[in-house]
Formats: sequence, structure tokens, C-alpha cells
Amino acid sequence: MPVEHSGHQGGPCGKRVGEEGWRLGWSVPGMARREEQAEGDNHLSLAGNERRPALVASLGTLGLWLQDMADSAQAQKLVYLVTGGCGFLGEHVVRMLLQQEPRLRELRIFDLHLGPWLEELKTGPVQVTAIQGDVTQAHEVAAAVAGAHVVIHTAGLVDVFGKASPETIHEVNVQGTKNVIEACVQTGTQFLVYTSSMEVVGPNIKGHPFYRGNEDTPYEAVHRHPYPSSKARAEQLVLEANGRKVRGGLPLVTCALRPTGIYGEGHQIMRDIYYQGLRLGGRLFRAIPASVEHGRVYVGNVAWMHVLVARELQQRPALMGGQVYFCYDKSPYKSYEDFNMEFLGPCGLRLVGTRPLLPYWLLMLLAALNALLQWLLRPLLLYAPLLNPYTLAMANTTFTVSTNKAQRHFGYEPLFSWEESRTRTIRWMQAMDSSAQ
Ligand SMILES: NC(=O)C1=CN([C@@H]2O[C@H](COP(=O)(O)OP(=O)(O)OC[C@H]3O[C@@H](n4cnc5c(N)ncnc54)[C@H](O)[C@@H]3O)[C@@H](O)[C@H]2O)C=CC1
Ligand SMILES: C[C@@H](CO)CCC[C@@H](C)[C@H]1CC[C@H]2[C@@H]3[C@H](O)CC4=CC(=O)CC[C@]4(C)[C@H]3CC[C@]12C
Repeated sequence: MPVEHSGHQGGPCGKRVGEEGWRLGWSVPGMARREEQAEGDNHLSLAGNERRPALVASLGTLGLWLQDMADSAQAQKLVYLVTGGCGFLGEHVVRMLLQQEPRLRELRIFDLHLGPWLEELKTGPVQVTAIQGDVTQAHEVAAAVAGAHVVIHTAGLVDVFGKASPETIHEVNVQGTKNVIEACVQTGTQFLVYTSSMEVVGPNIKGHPFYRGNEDTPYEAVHRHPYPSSKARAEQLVLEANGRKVRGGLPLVTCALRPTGIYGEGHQIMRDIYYQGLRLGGRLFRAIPASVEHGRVYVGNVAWMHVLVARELQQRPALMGGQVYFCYDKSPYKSYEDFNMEFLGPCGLRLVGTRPLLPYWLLMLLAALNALLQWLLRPLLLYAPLLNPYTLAMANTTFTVSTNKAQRHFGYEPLFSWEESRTRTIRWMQAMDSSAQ
């Protein structure tokens, strides 16, 4: 089905929460842990003083408090930079860092477009610095990187719909990444985490399935599309840069994370498919066989992996430097469409058909027609439907991962269970729906 990007429409979701709900209410399981634990510690120390005179108790508490202050002043010393920090994944990484990285002193957020939600972060204990900038501009990147201990480079042009030219995709994804690496080397930043993609592996142009593979599974990675080609080249540059001497003589330590298809609060494509379903009277039509598995991972877990990798890279540079890790969690293996229905279903949408309603050759024809229309209309307008030969091939080729490398190397366990990831995504969709009405 030609699925077009859509504008807002009201829908049948039941629960009503304001769109800002998921932003302002953002927290992760166990997040209260640090605060609770701190409170618990205080209770313990007070309990110990219970039978002593009040003055001694107060002095004891004051002493502990001063000690705490001294500890945290010492601990809060790191400066992190997140490029693309206002994107779908970037925002989750930023919020996760603020909640889960106690050693943070300053968090720099570098993006072409800064979000208004950054303002709310500026009132917290960590200095949040918003930098409007372009990764293709080496001097802007170098200025942002200077003095940072860790760079998490998530900025990228994610375009598989033909909205941007191949040259622009290359410029942002490859030249932008080169600029980040050079900035680290020149300014003396030692740790670089790169957000790569499953697409650097596949599916390849031959449509070979990658079934529950891991980082060592042999696979013929051949790309022609500008997005995967650019991500693959950028990843290679990042990995090759591992061990280069940065200013001051220390070695650069790099690694790459490869998310499969990310889903969760803020996912633009899910939003588009939802509105498409509403336009079609609450129905979507199955185009892909249910047996084709497509790997998906919850955005909160991808963000958590970034935070953990950034932290552990500093502790285990020899083990983790130059490594790649797939991003994974407990999300079930399903086809792209069946997986989306986990969220769209509770919002009132229905997937029609247990088998594809159209034969594959007809879908291919429609996809090719869309590509032709895009080309013909380009001088007049941007026609960028979800269905094109590349996205059809992506959705129609099995690509799933099954690995525990992140667990073995840096103790990663998903922070969000599948149930929680699903609930959060549904809540966000419901909030989106209510704000559209
Ligand atoms: N969405 C997905 O399913 C997956 C995404 N990824 C990767 O994750 C990263 C983040 O992707 P998303 O959050 O989905 O995309 P997004 O488009 O929501 O975020 C990308 C961010 O980068 C910024 N950006 C783009 N060009 C820039 C430039 N020239 N200078 C500075 N900032 C720039 C954008 O303004 C945006 O805020 C990308 O590197 C992407 O390749 C990897 C696997 C799957
Ligand atoms: C054929 C249509 C019938 O319903 C459905 C079309 C779905 C496509 C738009 C998506 C199918 C697979 C997606 C990609 C995949 O999850 C991996 C990705 C990794 C990235 O690094 C960026 C995003 C994406 C390319 C993702 C984009 C959307 C799909 C092609």
C-alpha cells in the first residue's frame, strides 16, 4: 500500500493524556532508586543516633551531609556531549544520562534543531548546555567537543524515503562523523560512542535473511542505498579511529552501537502509520507475510545501552575499544506490521488479512511507481511515501538479532521489560491522539 506521511487527525484511542505527559513524566524503572537509597541511608544514620542527645545527632547528620556534598562535588566532574540530542533517540539518551549518570557535571546537547523541551532540563543540578550547530561544519563540532570527556554521536540523517539527496546523506553521516572524530583527536577527548545501525550489516541488496544473528555471524553486507552505505562507512571510520592518539597523548577509545528498528515514544514512522490507518477508516492492510521477522528494540533500552557503554568504555577500554554491539532487548520477534499492531491495536486500528492482500510482484510495481512519481514530481514537490523499492525490501527481508555480547562485555541488561516498553509506547500514542483532537 502506498503509505504517505500524514498530518494530524483525531483517532479512536481510549486513554487521554496530554502530549507533554510523556515528556514531563519521563522516568525509568528503578529511577527513584538513587533518591530512595539516599533517603534510606539518611534514615539509617539517624536511627543510629536515636538514643544520643539531639545535638550529637544533628552534628552527625551535618557531618554526613557535608561528606555527601564533598563526595558529590568530587564525583560530578564529567562533561558529556550528545550530538543529535534533540532527535528521537537523542532525547532519550539525554534524559537517561541526566537520570543515570551521577558523575555528570555538564551535558552538552548539539543539534541542528534545538527542542523547546531543553529549557525544562536547565533547572536541574547538572549544567545543560544547548548548542545549535551542524555536524558538517568542522569548526562548530570542534568548539562543542572541546573540553568534553565523552562524545555520544547520534546525529545523523535518517532517510530511506528519498527526501534528501545521496550527497547530503553522505555529508551529514560520513563527513559529520569524520568531523566528530577529528574534533576528539584535536581537542583531547578520549571516549567516543557512535550510534550505528543494523543497516550496516543488512538486509543486503540480495535480500539474504539474517535470522537471529549476532555480531560474529557471517553475512554478505552489500549496500547500494545511500543511508546504509553512509552508516557503514561512518562506522568503519569510528572503529578505525580507535587507538589514535588524541591531544595530550592518550589513545582514543571508540565503539559503535547498532540498533535494529527502534520504536517508542517519539517515533515518527509509527506516528505516520497510525495516521495512515485513521485515514483508511481504522484499518491497515497486510502487505508482508507474518513469517518475515524484523528486529525491533525499545528506545529507552537503546538509550540505556548508550549510557552504559559510555560509562564502561572508560573502565574497560582494552575490551570494548573498537567493538560493535547490536542493541537488543526482550521485544518479541515479529513481522514489521505485526509488531506495530502491538501498539496500533490498542489504539483502535485493525490489520486486515492473515496473508498479504496483494501479491509481492504488485507491491513491487507500486513501490517502483512511487519511485518514478517521486522522480517526476521532484521539480514541483517532495513526494516521499513510506513504500518504495528499498523500504519494501527492508520490510520483506528477515533481519533479527540474538546476542549477549553487550551483557558479556559491559553487563547490559534491558532496563525496560517488553511489557513496560509496550505500555509506554501505547501511552504515548494515546497522548498523541488526544492532543490531536
Ligand atoms: N530510528 C531508527 O530506527 C534507527 C536509528 N539509528 C540511528 O540513530 C541515530 C538517531 O536516529 P533517530 O533518532 O531515529 O533520528 P532523528 O532524525 O530523530 O534524530 C537525528 C537528530 O540528528 C540531528 N541532525 C541531523 N543532521 C544534523 C546535522 N547536520 N548537524 C547536527 N545535527 C543533525 C537532527 O536534527 C535530529 O535531531 C541516527 O544516527 C540513526 O542513523 C540506528 C538504527 C535504527
Ligand atoms: C511495506 C510497508 C507495508 O506496511 C511498510 C514499510 C515499512 C518501512 C517504512 C520500514 C520497514 C523497516 C524499517 C527500517 C528498519 O527498521 C531499520 C532502520 C534502521 C535505521 O537505521 C533507520 C530506520 C530504518 C531504515 C527503518 C526505516 C523504516 C522501514 C524501512
